[in-house]
Amino acid sequence: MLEVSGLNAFYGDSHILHAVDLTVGSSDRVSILGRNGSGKTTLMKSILNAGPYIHGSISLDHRDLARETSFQRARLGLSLVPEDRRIFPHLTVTDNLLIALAAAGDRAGLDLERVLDTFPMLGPLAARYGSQLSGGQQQMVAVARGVMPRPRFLLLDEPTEGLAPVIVRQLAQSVAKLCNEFKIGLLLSEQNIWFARFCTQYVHIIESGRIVFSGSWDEFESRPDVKHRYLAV
Ligand SMILES: Nc1ncnc2c1ncn2[C@@H]1O[C@H](COP(=O)(O)OP(=O)(O)OP(=O)(O)O)[C@@H](O)[C@H]1O
Repeated sequence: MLEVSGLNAFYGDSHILHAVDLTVGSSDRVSILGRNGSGKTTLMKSILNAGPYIHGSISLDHRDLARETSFQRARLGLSLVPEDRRIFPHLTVTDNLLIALAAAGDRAGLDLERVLDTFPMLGPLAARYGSQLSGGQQQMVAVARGVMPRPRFLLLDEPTEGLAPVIVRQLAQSVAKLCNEFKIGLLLSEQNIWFARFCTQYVHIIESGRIVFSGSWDEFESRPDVKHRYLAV
């Protein structure tokens, strides 16, 4: 279980997250929806100890992560796919994926062929360099790389940003399949409601660094006022 409790996050004097509580059970799939600047990326980075200064607690299976570096958190089973993808441009697609096995530590990672099978677009690109990929192809590589160490929890930060609708659909199928097949818990930050609904069971809305709604997708659908107020749709 991934548990965030009373999380406050800061960049210098700027107080960005305010008393955020959030739980993702093992194999659960949870979305964080919110407008630009609402704090989604800050939350993801806080969980990986990758930037913001924080107060509050973050634990994995009741183990407090306060003293763990980003690398140690990755070894313990947290995998962040950042918004800006960070594909290695001078490595091939295959090597971009294999290098992520280093994050698995003593755990067994996933088999390269099985991951490539889950992203049909990537097979034919396996020998191509990161610098030669389109934005959609890069995003597929970033997500595939994120699952290679077989994390306990995959954290996807706005994976659909800038992608064509056909790529968004393919990505949704791959993410849902991987999480189901390998029992990977998912924390997804998104603005694309269709994608979030396809991939997750539960949704939180974040606004100005505060969680303002939490519920199932049915509960979300029954609250058009919430959708209108916080997501402007
Ligand atoms: N490195 C930083 N230093 C100072 N302020 C920052 C920094 N990064 C983000 N912020 C501020 O923190 C707030 C939350 O930003 P964050 O990137 O977490 O939001 P977001 O919901 O992920 O937005 P987006 O959908 O645009 O990516 C914003 O007001 C942003 O300007």
